[in-house]
Amino acid sequence: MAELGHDVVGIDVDAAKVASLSRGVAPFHEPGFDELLARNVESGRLRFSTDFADLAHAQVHFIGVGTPQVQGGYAADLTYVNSAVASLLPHLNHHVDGPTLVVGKSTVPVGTAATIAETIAPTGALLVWNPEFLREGFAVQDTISPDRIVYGLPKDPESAGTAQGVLDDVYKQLIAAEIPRLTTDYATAELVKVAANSFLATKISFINAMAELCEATGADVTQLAEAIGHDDRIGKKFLRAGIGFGGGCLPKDIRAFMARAGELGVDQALTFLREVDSINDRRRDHVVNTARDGLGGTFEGKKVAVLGAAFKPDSDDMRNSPALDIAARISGEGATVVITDPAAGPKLRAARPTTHVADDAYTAAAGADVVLLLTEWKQFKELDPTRLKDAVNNPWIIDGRNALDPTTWRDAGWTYTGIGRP
Ligand SMILES: NC(=O)C1=CN([C@@H]2O[C@H](COP(=O)(O)OP(=O)(O)OC[C@H]3O[C@@H](n4cnc5c(N)ncnc54)[C@H](O)[C@@H]3O)[C@@H](O)[C@H]2O)C=CC1
Ligand SMILES: O=C(O)[C@H]1O[C@H](OP(=O)(O)OP(=O)(O)OC[C@H]2O[C@@H](n3ccc(=O)[nH]c3=O)[C@H](O)[C@@H]2O)[C@H](O)[C@@H](O)[C@@H]1O
Repeated sequence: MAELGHDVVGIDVDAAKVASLSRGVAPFHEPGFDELLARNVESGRLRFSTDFADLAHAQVHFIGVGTPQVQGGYAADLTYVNSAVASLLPHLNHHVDGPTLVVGKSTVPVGTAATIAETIAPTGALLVWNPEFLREGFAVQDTISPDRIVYGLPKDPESAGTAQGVLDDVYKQLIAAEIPRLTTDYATAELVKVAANSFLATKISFINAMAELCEATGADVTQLAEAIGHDDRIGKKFLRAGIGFGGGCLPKDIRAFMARAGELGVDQALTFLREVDSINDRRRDHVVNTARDGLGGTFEGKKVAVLGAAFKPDSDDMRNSPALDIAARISGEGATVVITDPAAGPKLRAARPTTHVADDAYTAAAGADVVLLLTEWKQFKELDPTRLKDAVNNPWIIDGRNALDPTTWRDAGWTYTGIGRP
């Protein structure tokens, strides 16, 4: 937003994050982000604070706080959203030229926006629900050049027109660049977001289900994905079979969507998402079982190298990471597990001092009985199989992301096991 020329204050209750951001240091990994942050902090267009009073004179208030899964259930925890709205309330009627807008970006159960709109109504501020579609690691690119923008607007046409005008002004460069902008009611905008993530999760589980069939028949899921992907109606993207989806969003969003459908009495509409979730879990089991079987039925006394801790490359996010889950299960069964990850490694070491974290793949693989590639970082795709072979006890690699060329690795003397590949 600052890069688009706006005067921006970022508020967070986490003082350490605010301090770090104020120094121009991002508390997460995104290629190229630190430079952009530092440039805008230096220019004075971007400030950070823990004090809601610092946004009293802002005209537009974006809410992007977390909506994690509730402890012990599937539903979304709205504590943080409700608390942010409560903290905002006393500052909403201070504004200056023109109407004040609250803009919801967090991913929420359908119906949340209507409740927030009622809460803020006495202040005169208007609510727009403007779901966020960015991918971690590409947050800036996806913000400046999104596929589309969606505004969930108030029912009353006059309020809707006013709110749309203010937000159009915020996004004026994007609108000038002819990025599609769709206007809907609140419920549709909320549903667009969870529908999009559910579709993406379904695509991944679909191809992982095909991987199960390929494993049973000796077929190759990477060729299958390429062949079906040539059909434009299917498309090639999001058909990479592997250990499945993780992260802070897809898993919790499909579960919260199922929980909300249940509350609305239409749980049957989304029972397929339960299957999407199970297929996803089964891929993790598959890797653990394959490794155990290949090591003679037990992990006891074995050494396992795990390449990758983040839920995907170009991110240091380890929330619901398939890689970490697999590593933890194998370690729980008695193996010595050494993990390496170019961005998440230092965070993992700090958060879990008892976990063995190595600086690079060659060190992690020293003496390993099996190497598991679980996050397809560029650094791992470019590993030298001959050098890695010298480090290990047994040259066996399970490529949980189908990221390597099987022939190259086999030619270098490795036993190569992919996902859904012969
Ligand atoms: N991470 C992503 O790529 C995307 C996330 N989303 C959605 O955006 C929301 C946020 O996601 P993340 O950034 O991943 O979560 P996060 O948990 O990484 O960050 C949320 C931030 O909100 C702060 N916070 C909590 N309560 C607060 C309060 N009352 N006032 C001010 N700050 C508060 C937390 O300290 C934290 O820094 C979620 O609803 C998520 O589903 C949507 C699209 C992409
Ligand atoms: O709501 C959100 O938070 C975001 O969730 C995802 O973004 P993100 O979680 O950053 O990551 P993705 O690139 O979508 O990957 C998600 C997971 O799926 C896995 N994946 C992805 C693609 C694929 O073909 N196969 C596959 O297993 C990745 O390894 C990763 O674990 C969506 O892509 C974003 O559009 C959305 O805004």
